[in-house]
Amino acid sequence: MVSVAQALPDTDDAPRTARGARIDAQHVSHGFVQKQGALQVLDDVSVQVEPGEFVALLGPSGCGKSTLLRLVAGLEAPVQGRITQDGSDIAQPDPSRIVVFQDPTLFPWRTVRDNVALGLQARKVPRDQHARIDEALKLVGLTEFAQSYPHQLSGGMAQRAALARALVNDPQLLILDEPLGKLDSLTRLSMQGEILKLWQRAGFSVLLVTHDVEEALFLANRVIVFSPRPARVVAEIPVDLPYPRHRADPQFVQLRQQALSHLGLPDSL
Ligand SMILES: Nc1ncnc2c1ncn2[C@@H]1O[C@H](COP(=O)(O)OP(=O)(O)OP(=O)(O)O)[C@@H](O)[C@H]1O
Repeated sequence: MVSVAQALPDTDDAPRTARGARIDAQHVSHGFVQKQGALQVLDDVSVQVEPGEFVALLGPSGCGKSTLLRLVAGLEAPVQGRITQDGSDIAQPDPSRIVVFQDPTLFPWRTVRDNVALGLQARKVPRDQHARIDEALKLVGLTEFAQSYPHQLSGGMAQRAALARALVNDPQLLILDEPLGKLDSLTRLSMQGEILKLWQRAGFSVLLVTHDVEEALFLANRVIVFSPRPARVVAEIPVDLPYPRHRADPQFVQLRQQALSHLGLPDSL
């Protein structure tokens, strides 16, 4: 397997903090009570993310991927099993774990800069530390749009603003729930490259949910494939390819076929 250290580029002289969280979900089962009755969503799921690792979750629609992300974020507690961050139980949301959703959910009446500042303001971080906002805006290439309003941004720019809002909190785990799902395919490809650079530069761990097999293989050190609901882990695919990856690389194509076959899909897709 390509280690995270090997994966990082030598060309970037920006300091790397390497403070990625270790996440350990052990034998997690979860479900909901709906009008129709009990709905089991996760069935004995064990997933680990090593410090600085990029892990992608793939699985059929509705199988329970976002539910697992919500549990890791601390938004809900699992019915059974245990989820820890660096050995401590995850009991509630924490700024060290930041979720970026499909919808950037920026406040329309606040400028990009003020949207990015939200987390720091909520945590009453002193103003003299707000230089981080400008750093985060620079990292996502939005410096020139700091004073713009969300309606003045393209979809990709809005999602970059949402990423900056996450980065300003200096997360140890970035939880990405289909963050590029609503973008057109060209913007999506370029944002994949940007996410890769941000991860390589910052050293946080990433847990990504995506429906896109190629996106998972382009970005992740390891891809975990879930069964249809209730989700069980059906495969763990180490992606031992150096970055940047090439979709036409025969090994990439082979991994793609492997992932599709675990999903029960034909490899002609
Ligand atoms: N709060 C909730 N209350 C009741 N049912 C829920 C709740 N959250 C999720 N579910 C149900 O749990 C199942 C799994 O949902 P989840 O969003 O985790 O799936 P997913 O794999 O992320 O789906 P998709 O890929 O389509 O986004 C679905 O059937 C959904 O209706």
